[in-house]
Amino acid sequence: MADKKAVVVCLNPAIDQTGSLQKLEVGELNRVHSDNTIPGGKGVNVASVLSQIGAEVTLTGFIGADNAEMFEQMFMQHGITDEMLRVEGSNRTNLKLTDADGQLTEINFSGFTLPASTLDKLGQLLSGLARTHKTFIFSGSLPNGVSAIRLAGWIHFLVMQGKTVVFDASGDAFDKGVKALPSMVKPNLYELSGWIGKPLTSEAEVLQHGAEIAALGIKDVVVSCGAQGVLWLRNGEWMRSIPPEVNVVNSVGAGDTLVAGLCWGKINSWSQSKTLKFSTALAAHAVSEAGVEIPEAVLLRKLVTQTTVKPV
Ligand SMILES: O=P(O)(O)OC[C@H]1O[C@](O)(CO)[C@@H](O)[C@@H]1O
Repeated sequence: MADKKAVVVCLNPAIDQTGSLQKLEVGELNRVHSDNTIPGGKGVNVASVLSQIGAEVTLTGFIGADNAEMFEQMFMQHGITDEMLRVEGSNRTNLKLTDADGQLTEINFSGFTLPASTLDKLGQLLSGLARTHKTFIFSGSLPNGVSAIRLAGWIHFLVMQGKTVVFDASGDAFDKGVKALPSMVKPNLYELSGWIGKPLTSEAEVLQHGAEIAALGIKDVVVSCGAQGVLWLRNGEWMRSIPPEVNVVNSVGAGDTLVAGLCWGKINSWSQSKTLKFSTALAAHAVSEAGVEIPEAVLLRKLVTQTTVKPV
């Protein structure tokens, strides 16, 4: 019986405030016609999806004590074990603006500032969790006070103990984190282009730079390419998935849903193609609704059937 346990590390949760408007006019007054506010942040979303699929999820990291209730309710609803360290202050609110053409504009804030003493506490917590868990997922940006080097240190510590570490971040955090050699990384095109320091102009470039990441010593490099699907490099071979066409409502959290699906495949020791199909279908569904609720079984099966996977 596979061990269904996973630890998700979210260092910088966010409340996602989404507003829908006809057209975003930069520099003008914009009025939204509908809105919603939900608990989010990359690790929080991954934990939510993983627990809905059936994993036993422990969520750790940091959470601002002043507005933690919305998160706590969601953790309870999904049966997530809450090992988040409470820190002084509020979690950030990130703005997501969607327009009538389905275009998404995101404004992500930097989050709370952590004192150095809290970082040591997380290190101790991770080392305790490493005694009972083998799968760890680090997802999302760093709040003020957490250096990318510190993040890389946590990843390195777990890798050295033979843990499976899945890693999804951007900028300096991604750059330093990949050097700690996690088992799997999942940049999107924007993050990959940030890593190489220039725009990506063709798929050949995506494949080339993805291979450079793998050459550092990373077993699985997954690049999410939005509606174009997902590319996954393992053992020198690229595989591609093409998602079914869906009605785009809100793509916030789709990448996190993909990460959760990939982890679920790892937890269950599924083949690469089964994992890719499943996680792509799950992410396609996430795009078709606000939030990261998974579809009911019949719809999920349909989306999986409509997703194609083939070698590149
Ligand atoms: O930690 P970052 O990179 O600022 O991203 C946080 C944002 O990403 C999301 O997790 C979606 O991927 C949102 O819920 C959140 O607002």
